[in-house]
Amino acid sequence: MENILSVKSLKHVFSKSTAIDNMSFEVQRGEIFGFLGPSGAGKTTTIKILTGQLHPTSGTALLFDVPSTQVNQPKYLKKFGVMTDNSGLYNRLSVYDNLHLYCELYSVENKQKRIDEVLDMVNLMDEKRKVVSKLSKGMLQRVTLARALLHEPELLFLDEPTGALDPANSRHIHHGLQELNRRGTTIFLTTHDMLEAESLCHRVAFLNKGKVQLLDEPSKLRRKYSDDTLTVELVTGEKRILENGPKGAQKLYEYMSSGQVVTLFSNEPTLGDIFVDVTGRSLV
Ligand SMILES: Nc1ncnc2c1ncn2[C@@H]1O[C@H](COP(=O)(O)OP(=O)(O)OP(=O)(O)O)[C@@H](O)[C@H]1O
Repeated sequence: MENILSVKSLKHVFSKSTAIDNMSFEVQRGEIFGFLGPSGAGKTTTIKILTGQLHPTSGTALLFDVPSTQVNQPKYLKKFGVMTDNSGLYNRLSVYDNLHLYCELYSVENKQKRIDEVLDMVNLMDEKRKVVSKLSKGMLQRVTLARALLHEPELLFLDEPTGALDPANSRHIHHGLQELNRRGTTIFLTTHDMLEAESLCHRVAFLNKGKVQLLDEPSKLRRKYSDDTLTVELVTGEKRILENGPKGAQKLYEYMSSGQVVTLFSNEPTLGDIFVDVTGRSLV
């Protein structure tokens, strides 16, 4: 599998505090990669380094085999998109005019068609002619996302893409991102929303105090940290924990053959549980 992004021994120090500490990981072309960590873990600093907005103190990050310190050159800018909370939108212009300006900057073809496509994807068609200064925080976040998508980048960086959104809009954006990914865009997203990570990401990295502490597929992590038990809820309202083995199977057979089982579920931990287990910290 080809790596689109490769980070080696990356470190960043702000005056005296270390924000990124000896970080190494790779992102494969075509995946949705989740970068999970609590506030202050170093997520935004990492995105800033990867997109050339900040130079690391030491170590390297390569995007498309190019050092991150050089990706701000025009020939590379078209290959990736970034959505962070510093929106950089023109407040006095409409949503459409902002996106149109960006299309010109990035030489996007069929501008009107493309603008409509991205507005549909972020559920903002009705706000197309609205002035940006009159948008809500969630709408602003969606315009910023639309702008990052306009030029159909190969690699998309999203810093908490649904942080300010209600559940319906989050779902809409998730579907849009999955569709974009199916069409070939690699997505690197930061979040502290575990459910978002579980539903969207092919692999997740747990970030704590500037270090990557764990990296794998969500389902593999859940299995690895599972205690291998099942819970059975009985008609009496009681819950019984059963081991995954002959004794558990015998018990389950007894409960089921006498019609006592209401529901049965696995006791796999959530990504949030695993994060607490590994780092001793909660994600929020
Ligand atoms: N410009 C800066 N100057 C000094 N310290 C900074 C600066 N930017 C970030 N930091 C520090 O670096 C560390 C990592 O911050 P960063 O913004 O990368 O975290 P984060 O994981 O994105 O947090 P959040 O989820 O709250 O956005 C924090 O301790 C933060 O205080």
